[in-house]
Amino acid sequence: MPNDADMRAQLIAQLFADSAQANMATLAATDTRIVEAADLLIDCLDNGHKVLSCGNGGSAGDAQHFSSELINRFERERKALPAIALTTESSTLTAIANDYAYERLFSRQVEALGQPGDVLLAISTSGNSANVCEAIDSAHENGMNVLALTGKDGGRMAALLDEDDCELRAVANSTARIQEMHLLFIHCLCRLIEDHLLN
Ligand SMILES: O=C(CO)[C@@H](O)[C@H](O)[C@H](O)[C@H](O)COP(=O)(O)O
Ligand SMILES: [Zn+2]
Repeated sequence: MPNDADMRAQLIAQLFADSAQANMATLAATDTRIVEAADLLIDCLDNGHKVLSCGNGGSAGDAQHFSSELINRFERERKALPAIALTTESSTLTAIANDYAYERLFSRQVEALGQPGDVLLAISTSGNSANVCEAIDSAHENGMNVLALTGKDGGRMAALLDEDDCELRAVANSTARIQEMHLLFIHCLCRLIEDHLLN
Protein backbone atom coordinates (compact mmCIF):
# COMPACT_ATOMS: atom_id res chain seq x y z
CA MET A 1 0.00 0.00 0.00
CA PRO A 2 1.74 3.31 -1.08
CA ASN A 3 1.99 5.91 1.67
CA ASP A 4 1.27 9.63 1.26
CA ALA A 5 4.94 10.51 0.71
CA ASP A 6 5.21 7.90 -2.06
CA MET A 7 2.08 9.20 -3.76
CA ARG A 8 3.29 12.78 -3.68
CA ALA A 9 6.70 11.78 -5.03
CA GLN A 10 4.92 9.91 -7.82
CA LEU A 11 2.78 12.95 -8.61
CA ILE A 12 5.84 15.19 -8.79
CA ALA A 13 7.59 12.74 -11.10
CA GLN A 14 4.49 12.72 -13.31
CA LEU A 15 4.38 16.54 -13.45
CA PHE A 16 8.04 16.68 -14.46
CA ALA A 17 7.43 14.01 -17.12
CA ASP A 18 4.38 15.85 -18.46
CA SER A 19 6.33 19.10 -18.64
CA ALA A 20 9.24 17.43 -20.47
CA GLN A 21 6.83 15.77 -22.90
CA ALA A 22 5.07 19.10 -23.56
CA ASN A 23 8.48 20.71 -24.16
CA MET A 24 9.43 18.27 -26.87
CA ALA A 25 5.99 18.25 -28.52
CA THR A 26 6.01 22.04 -28.58
CA LEU A 27 9.50 22.21 -30.05
CA ALA A 28 8.45 19.83 -32.84
CA ALA A 29 5.24 21.74 -33.57
CA THR A 30 6.70 25.26 -33.54
CA ASP A 31 9.34 24.29 -36.13
CA THR A 32 10.93 27.57 -37.38
CA ARG A 33 8.39 29.82 -35.71
CA ILE A 34 10.50 30.71 -32.67
CA VAL A 35 13.17 32.07 -35.02
CA GLU A 36 10.48 33.98 -36.96
CA ALA A 37 9.13 35.39 -33.70
CA ALA A 38 12.63 36.47 -32.65
CA ASP A 39 13.09 38.16 -36.05
CA LEU A 40 9.81 40.05 -35.55
CA LEU A 41 11.14 41.39 -32.23
CA ILE A 42 14.66 42.04 -33.57
CA ASP A 43 13.28 43.99 -36.52
CA CYS A 44 11.11 46.05 -34.16
CA LEU A 45 13.98 46.83 -31.77
CA ASP A 46 16.59 47.44 -34.51
CA ASN A 47 14.28 50.10 -35.95
CA GLY A 48 13.91 51.96 -32.68
CA HIS A 49 10.47 50.63 -31.76
CA LYS A 50 9.32 49.05 -28.50
CA VAL A 51 7.51 45.98 -27.20
CA LEU A 52 4.30 46.23 -25.15
CA SER A 53 3.32 43.05 -23.28
CA CYS A 54 0.14 41.85 -21.57
CA GLY A 55 -1.62 38.84 -20.04
CA ASN A 56 -3.68 37.82 -16.99
CA GLY A 57 -2.65 35.99 -13.83
CA GLY A 58 0.49 33.92 -14.45
CA SER A 59 0.67 35.44 -17.92
CA ALA A 60 0.80 38.93 -16.37
CA GLY A 61 3.91 37.69 -14.57
CA ASP A 62 5.27 36.41 -17.90
CA ALA A 63 4.59 39.80 -19.54
CA GLN A 64 6.60 41.49 -16.76
CA HIS A 65 9.31 38.83 -16.85
CA PHE A 66 9.83 39.54 -20.56
CA SER A 67 9.89 43.34 -20.21
CA SER A 68 12.36 43.18 -17.32
CA GLU A 69 14.71 41.01 -19.37
CA LEU A 70 14.62 43.53 -22.22
CA ILE A 71 15.00 46.66 -20.11
CA ASN A 72 17.60 45.21 -17.75
CA ARG A 73 19.31 42.30 -19.48
CA PHE A 74 18.99 38.54 -19.96
CA GLU A 75 22.32 36.66 -19.76
CA ARG A 76 24.87 39.12 -21.11
CA GLU A 77 25.92 42.74 -20.81
CA ARG A 78 24.31 44.87 -23.52
CA LYS A 79 22.35 48.06 -24.10
CA ALA A 80 18.93 48.53 -22.49
CA LEU A 81 16.00 47.69 -24.76
CA PRO A 82 12.55 49.39 -24.72
CA ALA A 83 9.67 47.31 -23.35
CA ILE A 84 6.60 48.10 -21.26
CA ALA A 85 4.43 45.55 -19.43
CA LEU A 86 0.82 46.80 -19.44
CA THR A 87 0.07 44.87 -16.23
CA THR A 88 1.75 46.97 -13.57
CA GLU A 89 0.28 50.48 -13.17
CA SER A 90 -2.36 49.89 -10.50
CA SER A 91 -3.93 53.36 -10.79
CA THR A 92 -4.28 53.03 -14.56
CA LEU A 93 -5.52 49.43 -14.34
CA THR A 94 -8.16 50.12 -11.70
CA ALA A 95 -9.37 53.28 -13.44
CA ILE A 96 -9.82 51.55 -16.79
CA ALA A 97 -11.56 48.54 -15.22
CA ASN A 98 -13.76 50.81 -13.11
CA ASP A 99 -14.69 53.46 -15.70
CA TYR A 100 -14.78 51.34 -18.86
CA ALA A 101 -14.56 47.56 -18.51
CA TYR A 102 -12.04 44.87 -17.63
CA GLU A 103 -11.99 43.98 -21.33
CA ARG A 104 -10.48 47.41 -22.06
CA LEU A 105 -7.63 46.95 -19.55
CA PHE A 106 -4.88 46.55 -22.13
CA SER A 107 -6.45 47.97 -25.30
CA ARG A 108 -6.78 51.41 -23.72
CA GLN A 109 -3.06 51.36 -22.87
CA VAL A 110 -2.18 50.15 -26.37
CA GLU A 111 -4.19 53.11 -27.74
CA ALA A 112 -2.19 55.47 -25.52
CA LEU A 113 1.30 54.01 -25.93
CA GLY A 114 1.35 51.99 -29.17
CA GLN A 115 3.13 53.40 -32.23
CA PRO A 116 3.38 51.96 -35.73
CA GLY A 117 6.25 49.45 -35.79
CA ASP A 118 5.90 48.51 -32.12
CA VAL A 119 5.12 44.89 -31.25
CA LEU A 120 2.44 43.66 -28.84
CA LEU A 121 3.44 40.50 -26.96
CA ALA A 122 -0.01 39.04 -26.17
CA ILE A 123 0.01 36.11 -23.74
CA SER A 124 -2.92 33.80 -22.96
CA THR A 125 -2.90 30.06 -22.27
CA SER A 126 -6.47 29.64 -23.55
CA GLY A 127 -6.17 32.26 -26.27
CA ASN A 128 -9.56 33.51 -25.11
CA SER A 129 -8.99 36.28 -22.56
CA ALA A 130 -11.18 39.14 -23.77
CA ASN A 131 -8.82 41.90 -22.64
CA VAL A 132 -5.90 40.31 -24.51
CA CYS A 133 -8.08 39.86 -27.63
CA GLU A 134 -9.09 43.54 -27.49
CA ALA A 135 -5.44 44.53 -27.11
CA ILE A 136 -4.68 42.67 -30.35
CA ASP A 137 -7.41 44.60 -32.20
CA SER A 138 -6.09 47.85 -30.78
CA ALA A 139 -2.51 46.95 -31.78
CA HIS A 140 -3.64 46.40 -35.37
CA GLU A 141 -5.50 49.71 -35.36
CA ASN A 142 -2.24 51.38 -34.25
CA GLY A 143 -0.11 49.80 -37.01
CA MET A 144 1.60 47.34 -34.67
CA ASN A 145 2.46 43.69 -35.21
CA VAL A 146 1.50 41.03 -32.70
CA LEU A 147 3.44 38.13 -31.22
CA ALA A 148 0.92 35.82 -29.53
CA LEU A 149 1.85 33.14 -27.00
CA THR A 150 -1.09 30.73 -26.80
CA GLY A 151 -1.97 27.11 -25.97
CA LYS A 152 -4.75 24.56 -26.44
CA ASP A 153 -6.32 25.33 -29.86
CA GLY A 154 -5.09 28.94 -29.97
CA GLY A 155 -8.55 30.18 -28.96
CA ARG A 156 -10.01 33.42 -30.33
CA MET A 157 -6.57 35.00 -30.48
CA ALA A 158 -5.37 32.69 -33.24
CA ALA A 159 -8.21 33.89 -35.48
CA LEU A 160 -7.44 37.56 -34.79
CA LEU A 161 -3.86 37.43 -36.07
CA ASP A 162 -2.95 38.61 -39.54
CA GLU A 163 -0.18 37.47 -41.86
CA ASP A 164 2.47 39.83 -40.42
CA ASP A 165 1.84 38.53 -36.89
CA CYS A 166 3.31 35.45 -35.28
CA GLU A 167 1.80 32.83 -32.95
CA LEU A 168 3.80 30.51 -30.70
CA ARG A 169 1.37 27.85 -29.47
CA ALA A 170 2.30 25.49 -26.64
CA VAL A 171 1.26 21.89 -27.31
CA ALA A 172 -0.56 21.19 -24.04
CA ASN A 173 -4.02 21.53 -22.55
CA SER A 174 -3.14 22.24 -18.93
CA THR A 175 -2.78 25.95 -18.10
CA ALA A 176 0.23 25.22 -15.89
CA ARG A 177 2.07 23.19 -18.56
CA ILE A 178 1.33 25.90 -21.16
CA GLN A 179 2.74 28.57 -18.85
CA GLU A 180 5.90 26.50 -18.46
CA MET A 181 6.26 26.45 -22.27
CA HIS A 182 5.60 30.19 -22.47
CA LEU A 183 8.50 30.91 -20.15
CA LEU A 184 10.74 28.75 -22.33
CA PHE A 185 9.55 30.66 -25.42
CA ILE A 186 10.39 33.92 -23.65
CA HIS A 187 13.87 32.76 -22.70
CA CYS A 188 14.55 31.52 -26.27
CA LEU A 189 13.45 34.91 -27.63
CA CYS A 190 15.63 36.83 -25.14
CA ARG A 191 18.60 34.63 -26.02
CA LEU A 192 18.16 35.18 -29.78
CA ILE A 193 17.75 38.94 -29.31
CA GLU A 194 20.93 39.10 -27.22
CA ASP A 195 22.89 36.95 -29.68
CA HIS A 196 21.79 39.29 -32.49
CA LEU A 197 22.99 42.36 -30.59
CA LEU A 198 26.30 40.93 -29.41
CA ASN A 199 27.52 38.53 -32.11
O1 LIG B 1 -1.35 31.19 -13.23
C1 LIG B 1 -2.44 30.68 -13.28
C2 LIG B 1 -2.60 29.21 -13.39
O2 LIG B 1 -1.34 28.56 -13.43
C3 LIG B 1 -3.69 31.52 -13.29
O3 LIG B 1 -3.46 32.69 -12.51
C4 LIG B 1 -4.08 31.95 -14.70
O4 LIG B 1 -3.04 32.72 -15.26
C5 LIG B 1 -5.38 32.77 -14.70
O5 LIG B 1 -6.44 31.90 -14.39
C6 LIG B 1 -5.68 33.48 -16.03
O6 LIG B 1 -6.81 34.31 -15.86
C7 LIG B 1 -5.88 32.55 -17.21
O7 LIG B 1 -6.02 33.35 -18.39
P1 LIG B 1 -5.59 32.83 -19.83
O8 LIG B 1 -4.21 32.23 -19.73
O9 LIG B 1 -6.61 31.83 -20.30
O10 LIG B 1 -5.58 34.07 -20.70
ZN1 LIG C 1 13.92 34.87 -17.24
